Amino acid sequence: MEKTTQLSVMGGGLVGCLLSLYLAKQGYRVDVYERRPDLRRTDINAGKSINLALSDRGWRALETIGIAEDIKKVAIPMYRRVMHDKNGNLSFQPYGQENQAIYSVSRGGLNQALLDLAEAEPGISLHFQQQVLEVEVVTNKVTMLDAVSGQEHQIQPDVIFAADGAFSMVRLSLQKTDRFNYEQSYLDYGYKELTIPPAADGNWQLEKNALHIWPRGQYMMIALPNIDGSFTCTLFFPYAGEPSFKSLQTSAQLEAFFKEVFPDAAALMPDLAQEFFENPTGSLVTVKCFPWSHGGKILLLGDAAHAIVPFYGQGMNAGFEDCTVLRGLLEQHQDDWETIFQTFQQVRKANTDAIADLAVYNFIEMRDKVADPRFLLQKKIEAKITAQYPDAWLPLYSMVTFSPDLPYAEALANGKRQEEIMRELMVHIQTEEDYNKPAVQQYLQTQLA
Ligand SMILES: Cc1cc2nc3c(=O)[nH]c(=O)nc-3n(C[C@H](O)[C@H](O)[C@H](O)COP(=O)(O)OP(=O)(O)OC[C@H]3O[C@@H](n4cnc5c(N)ncnc54)[C@H](O)[C@@H]3O)c2cc1C
Ligand SMILES: NC(=O)C1=CN([C@@H]2O[C@H](COP(=O)(O)OP(=O)(O)OC[C@H]3O[C@@H](n4cnc5c(N)ncnc54)[C@H](OP(=O)(O)O)[C@@H]3O)[C@@H](O)[C@H]2O)C=CC1
Ligand SMILES: Nc1ccccc1C(=O)C[C@H](N)C(=O)O
Repeated sequence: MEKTTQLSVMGGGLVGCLLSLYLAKQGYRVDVYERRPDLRRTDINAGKSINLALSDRGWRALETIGIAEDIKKVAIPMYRRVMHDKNGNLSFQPYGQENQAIYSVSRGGLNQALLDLAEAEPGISLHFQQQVLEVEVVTNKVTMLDAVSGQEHQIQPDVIFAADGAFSMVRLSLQKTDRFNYEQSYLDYGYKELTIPPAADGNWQLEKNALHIWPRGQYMMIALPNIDGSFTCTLFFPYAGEPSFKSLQTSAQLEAFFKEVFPDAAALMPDLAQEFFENPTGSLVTVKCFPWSHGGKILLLGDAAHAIVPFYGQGMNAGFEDCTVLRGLLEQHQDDWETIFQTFQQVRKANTDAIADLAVYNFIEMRDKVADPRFLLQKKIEAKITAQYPDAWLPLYSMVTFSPDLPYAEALANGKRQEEIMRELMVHIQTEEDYNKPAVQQYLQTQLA
């Protein structure tokens, strides 16, 4: 039965679209307001990040709206990290068990698929080029800017869902309310997207089914495959110092630098200088805030509630998981928005704080640790422990990435406990064979059996 409550979702990005589908399937009428033009009908980039790593939490959400199979057809499984050293030598680290992968998907493609589904849903109306300017939280009056006419107008939905991203305007309005906690922290690093085009025969110029990393201690470059045979590379680089975005000012400086530190990649980047100097430099921010709801009439979710740095490849996955949790609460509590929102934020906050912290940590792992042979040895030892004690040990990466039912906060807590055991164990281990040493086996037995 169609319900009369008027719901508005601010932001027609990844989370806003998915959420609107969940709401419509519960019988609500939903208006989605998106600041950008319809990306299916305009030649605009969906955003600065071209592709995204989709993993189990995200897949779970997509399965419930029946598009997981279609998306999988255009997603590229990445089974392992491939590390490139300064001489072009490669080393490898599998992400999980055989057949476990994270998937490279096009942000624009996924957003378009979700918009198509939303448009086909009778309960959903999509409004493009409508930008939220401000929300009057006492009355729920929203001031919108119509980008086509340049006119401001007001709407007054019963309930507002804010999925308007890391720089949410709805959140900005909530910041002015009493006892709203807010913190944001920027890294001293920015990111720049670059391209490795397909080979002349259309094929991928690096191993296709992998996420490539050029770890260089204080900075790094990564590359994820696209279905057209290209790779999107992202350079995570300091804003200032030596080397930095500031220190590389000319094409000659840039090319000399890339040839020295990323020689194998540089040889595959014909448009390096043009892209480097023309593409924007993105900033990297963590936003934590609370409460996420106001009077049972406004709810923040996705990046608007918890923007995290991209290094775990979990921001969208966490936003999709928000929708999964909210969907369960909608079924349980029907129109009782106050209860739904209170429960949602209580359940989610500790988990999104945990993935925010894990994401910052994963930068250090990716830019530095993966270049250390002892770190790679430790990962091999961990795989052996999992094989021997499958019920007592799962690597942290697998708990985050391949365990869609395990809350992030539990993954973090388990990971910390395992890290302590691992530290003690590695004192006795120099090679893979040392895993069978009696001291190692006895220690594991006391800790895990
Ligand atoms: C470089 C980079 C790489 C990333 N890689 C990954 C990855 O591999 N895996 C992963 O899971 N996550 C990744 N993320 C994170 C991911 O992009 C975000 O977590 C995800 O996009 C959040 O979705 P969202 O719908 O909440 O916000 P968004 O995708 O930002 O959508 C918000 C929407 O709201 C619209 N909007 C904004 N302001 C207004 C307004 N005032 N009025 C109306 N509409 C508005 C925007 O135009 C946009 O369409 C990455 C992020 C970055 C920056
Ligand atoms: N956690 C993080 O570090 C980051 C996360 N993201 C997330 O990635 C996704 C895609 O990003 P994308 O589509 O490229 O979005 P953009 O980075 O292009 O930004 C979208 C909106 O945020 C504004 N904005 C961008 N940077 C800043 C800033 N430093 N301070 C204040 N406002 C800013 C933009 O304003 P204007 O158009 O006027 O420039 C625009 O309104 C989104 O989910 C976003 O939430 C994006 C960047 C960083
Ligand atoms: N998508 C990303 C975007 C930026 C930085 C990292 C990622 C990752 O996915 C990293 C991957 N999870 C890893 O741990 O190797």
